Amino acid sequence: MTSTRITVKGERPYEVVVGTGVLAELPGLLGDGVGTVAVVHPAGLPEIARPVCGALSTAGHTVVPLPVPDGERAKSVDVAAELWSAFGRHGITRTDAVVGVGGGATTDLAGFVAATWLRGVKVVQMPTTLLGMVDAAVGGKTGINTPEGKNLVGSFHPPAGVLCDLATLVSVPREDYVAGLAEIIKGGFIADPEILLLVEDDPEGARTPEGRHTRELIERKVQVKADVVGADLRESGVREILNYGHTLAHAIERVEDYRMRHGEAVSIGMVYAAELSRLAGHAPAGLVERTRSILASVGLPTAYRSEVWSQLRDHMRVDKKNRGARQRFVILDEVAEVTRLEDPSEELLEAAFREIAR
Ligand SMILES: NC(=O)c1ccc[n+]([C@@H]2O[C@H](COP(=O)([O-])OP(=O)(O)OC[C@H]3O[C@@H](n4cnc5c(N)ncnc54)[C@H](O)[C@@H]3O)[C@@H](O)[C@H]2O)c1
Ligand SMILES: O=C(O)C(=O)C[C@@H](O)[C@H](O)[C@H](O)COP(=O)(O)O
Ligand SMILES: [Zn+2]
Repeated sequence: MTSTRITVKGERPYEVVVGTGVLAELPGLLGDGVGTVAVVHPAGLPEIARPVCGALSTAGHTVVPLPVPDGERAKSVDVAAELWSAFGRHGITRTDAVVGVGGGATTDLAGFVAATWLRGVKVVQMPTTLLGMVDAAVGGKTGINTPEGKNLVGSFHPPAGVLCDLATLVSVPREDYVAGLAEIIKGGFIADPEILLLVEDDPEGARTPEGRHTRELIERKVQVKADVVGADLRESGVREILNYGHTLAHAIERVEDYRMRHGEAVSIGMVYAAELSRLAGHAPAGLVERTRSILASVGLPTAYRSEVWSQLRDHMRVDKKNRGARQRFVILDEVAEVTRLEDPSEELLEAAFREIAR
């Protein structure tokens, strides 16, 4: 099947290329005039980085492979500092580039060091997980965690291109693959109802790279993200809708010390946001039911430990959507009808949590 190209508009438009066996597209996405390429990849996945380094070498680039810790452990200031040192040692200049190869954690880190080195060098993202392809690697939000919370340090730094080679998905562990479905389903609730219908039509298939609707699901979610970030890169308005479910999700990840997958936390966070939407008088009960049932149908969690509410509440206070002491939530009136809940009462926030607590 041929590759699909989805354009992300904005100051510097770029393409997200989706297809199988599309590595040959990498030099084209990097563009002319690039010398050395630093390839940031998880240390545990050399087999994924090797062909990328080979393709870059063949295209005439000097290649610097830079292995980083696996998954979320890569998103720390210590790892970022190690990469800055490596960039210095290898003499990375503004005519050089970074390629991030791996899951969303790796592309978040690679994007962040590219954004900050010399105040910004070119980055091409090569996501190798479902979540990376449909969300993390698209849109230019880069970042690392601090002890105080998730993604608290970062920058908006759009990539020069995103290459999604669907062949890489076959080795992704099933739990990590399914976690990516949470962000696809999020795209259905905030913008594209067809996504929900496709998952509901074949939930078992949605759990695998070989599913009947897999490619359409990926392309539809990339399109949702491209439309939103093309209109509002810096999250001054509409981009906030991509944060649906994330206020509680990030607090859960912090409480779990990042041992729960991001997509799993987003799944629970979406049920919470749906309950909040209902209890605030916005969404009908049917929307909450549909949220629970579609997430459960693909094997995602929909409830969370009841005893940690006060810890979660503390972490929710550092959410980026807050304005001073005013907490703000992305909620729904209906599928694809997104609004905001400003400064909800403590009682309302806790009542919604009781609905998802186990
Ligand atoms: N920047 C954004 O807009 C944005 C959007 C959504 C999520 N995120 C971030 O993305 C991260 C989650 O991404 P994720 O779900 O990809 O998790 P991840 O990066 O931790 O990857 C999950 C696991 O899969 C492994 N892996 C990656 N590719 C593989 C492959 N092809 N075969 C086998 N194993 C492979 C990884 O090494 C890791 O162990 C979180 O840090 C989240 O905050 C960022
Ligand atoms: O791209 C965005 O904007 C998003 O909010 C997408 C989210 O899925 C993603 O997890 C993002 O990293 C969260 O951003 P944050 O600013 O809340 O840290
Ligand atoms: Zn997310």
